[in-house]
Amino acid sequence: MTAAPLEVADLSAGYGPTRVLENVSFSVPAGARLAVLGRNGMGKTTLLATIAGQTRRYGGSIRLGGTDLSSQESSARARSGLGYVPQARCIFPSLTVEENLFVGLKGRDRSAIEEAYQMFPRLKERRRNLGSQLSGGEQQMLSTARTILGKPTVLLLDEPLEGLAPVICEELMVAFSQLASGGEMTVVLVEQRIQSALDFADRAIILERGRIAWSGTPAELSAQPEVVEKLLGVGGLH
Ligand SMILES: Nc1ncnc2c1ncn2[C@@H]1O[C@H](COP(=O)(O)OP(=O)(O)OP(=O)(O)O)[C@@H](O)[C@H]1O
Repeated sequence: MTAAPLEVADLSAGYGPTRVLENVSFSVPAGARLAVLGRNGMGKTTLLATIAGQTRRYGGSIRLGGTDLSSQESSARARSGLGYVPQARCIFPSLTVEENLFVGLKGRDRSAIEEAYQMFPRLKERRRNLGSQLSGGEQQMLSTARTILGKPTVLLLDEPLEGLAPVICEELMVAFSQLASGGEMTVVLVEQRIQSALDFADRAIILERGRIAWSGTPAELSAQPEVVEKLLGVGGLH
């Protein structure tokens, strides 16, 4: 698989009658890494959920590798190459780690599970443990690994570091960088840990009440502390 570009144009979406996203447009070249930033409640999760086909879209389009996904069901989007790791870390608590990974194979040979273990050796150590017995970090690894086994060409990650210890965050960010550096995946990362997201990404957008209020490179954002303070509510980056 090679990474595919993601193009979002004039996207407006929400939940039932509640509009959250308004005319959001951006594109991510094949193999690039985009950080989506913003304070709580600004629409980051809604953006990823909309790309994945899990909200109500009012207008605009979503193209992956040139194919228009906008009217497809979420399962068809996944088959088209879209991988979505939601904030909720959806794993099956009563299945073992290995059984959870089988679910992600989607017809691939069982030997492909070794790819997941290479990426996250911790999962191999815990392969006979139930999902419910895993730590938050291990659940995140499992949730990510299961999605990766489907060989997505665009990967959406929603706050993967939430609630995790710094050492686990570092481990995850190294794994995400390895995934992105192979040129096999375009990655969109929503993250509250701004510095981790900027260290990872080559471009960033900031959402403010469902609209893109700023976009640029991590270096440009670091050089604009007034933007960081106004749109992200923090005193500066280091
Ligand atoms: N299922 C839903 N039904 C109605 N409104 C919702 C729903 N989910 C989110 N919202 C609203 O949509 C807006 C954007 O929420 P969203 O979760 O996308 O923001 P966010 O930037 O990801 O926030 P956070 O950083 O806290 O996760 C909020 O006002 C929220 O209350």
